[in-house]
Amino acid sequence: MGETVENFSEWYGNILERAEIYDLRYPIKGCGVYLPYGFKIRKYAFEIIRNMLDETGHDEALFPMLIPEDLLAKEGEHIKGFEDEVYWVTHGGKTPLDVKLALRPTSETPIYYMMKLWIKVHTDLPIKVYQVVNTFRYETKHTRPLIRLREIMTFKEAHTAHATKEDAENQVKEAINIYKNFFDELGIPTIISKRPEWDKFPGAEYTMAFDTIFPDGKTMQIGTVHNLGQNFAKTFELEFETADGGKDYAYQTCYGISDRVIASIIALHGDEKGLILPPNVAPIQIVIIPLLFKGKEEIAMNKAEEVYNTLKEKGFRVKLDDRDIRPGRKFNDWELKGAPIRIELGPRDIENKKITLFRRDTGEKFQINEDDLLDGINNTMNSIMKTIKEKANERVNSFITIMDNKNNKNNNDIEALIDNVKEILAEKKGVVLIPYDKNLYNEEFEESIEASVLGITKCNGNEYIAVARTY
Ligand SMILES: Nc1ncnc2c1ncn2[C@@H]1O[C@H](COS(=O)(=O)NC(=O)[C@@H](N)CS)[C@@H](O)[C@H]1O
Repeated sequence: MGETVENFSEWYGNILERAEIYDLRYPIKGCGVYLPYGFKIRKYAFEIIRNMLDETGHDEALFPMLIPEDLLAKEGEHIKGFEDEVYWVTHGGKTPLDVKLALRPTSETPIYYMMKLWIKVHTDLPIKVYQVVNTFRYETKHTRPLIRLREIMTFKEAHTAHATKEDAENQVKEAINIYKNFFDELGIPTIISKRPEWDKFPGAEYTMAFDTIFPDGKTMQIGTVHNLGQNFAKTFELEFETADGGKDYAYQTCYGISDRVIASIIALHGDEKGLILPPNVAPIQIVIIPLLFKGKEEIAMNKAEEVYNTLKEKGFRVKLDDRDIRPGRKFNDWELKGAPIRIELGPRDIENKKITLFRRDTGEKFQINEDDLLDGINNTMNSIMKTIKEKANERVNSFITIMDNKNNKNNNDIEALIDNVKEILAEKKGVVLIPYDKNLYNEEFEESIEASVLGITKCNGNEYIAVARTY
């Protein structure tokens, strides 16, 4: 796959179309269409996060998309952060609306307005709700399919309210764990950092961010966890009676992911032939291709149907590709679409009670005994997931440069450090970890390196300032 910027973004745009994932020809910039194959990848990926949230005491709910202007503007920091990105609805038909309505850029304000009606006493807490909806942000930077959208079509936002500061802190830890497990399930390596004061979520006390590194060496923010403190609770008067009969404002958190999760699966695991999908999100996990030799078509088709039924019965997402085209065409199609396993069935194999498997991730082709079909498939699936993770970790780690304390003397000679960092970001790209030094942790330094300060990250027990070129 293209390792440099132009090949990567060309490869990425190309694959969305060729693998029939997404059609960006919709007549509004920053808006696009999930095609059925892409929609299934999205469905399976977000089933994983839904299950993780449901199993940790979250409840899925659904809030209106329209937000009255005065409600959106209630929390000063929040509206300041979003005022340039909000889409407004001003008319109902021909009738001008007396109150402008915002298309939700995110849902703190509608949700916390409702929480005020739900929270009276400490036993009403914690509340842990989430929704998977479309949100709207008038992005002025370069829009990109599934990466920087104006209609964010898969915005999973969780919002929580707690009786104590400690409970909210623990919720941030739980959310970070959930995202770690989620991205691990998808084989997406991430760097977790605490965003700098000047780049936190509008209205939050602090923001913890998950970044991954794309094949072009640029980082992509693919998830964020915000500790909102009592900022919104005070603005929305989320006041409750405490256990000891006093009064306090709720302590809140919120955490979000979006379509960038889908973009990351595509970008991190693909190769020049196309997608390489982790089995847990692959729309088709196993494709069966009967090799039809003259006069022996019957044998291959019958065995193919038998194998298909066995696998279907076991709950695999399996397809029998009986199209009347050359096997080689079928091989290419399914390698492009990233089906993890291909089964080839020819008369000779059938006679010898053998089955030929092909792994999309490594390109290995090997035979198993027909009687070992299910074990063979399960073992291969597990091995594929392991290999996909290892390869993605290798790729991402190759983009990380840790400047050791030797460079620390450079920290004092800031000019030399800046030149060093700029050179690494230009040549090797990726993320540079600079031993934490409070003199560097500011916007001037960020400007001088002509890149972004992702934040403070921990590595081998030390604190580093992580810097990178970002999407
Ligand atoms: N324009 C966009 N297109 C696609 N994904 C986006 C866009 N803007 C943000 N995201 C993704 O959405 C995640 C959450 O957005 S956010 O602004 O950081 N956080 C919130 O909105 C909070 N309410 C958490 S729910 C980000 O981490 C990023 O991965």
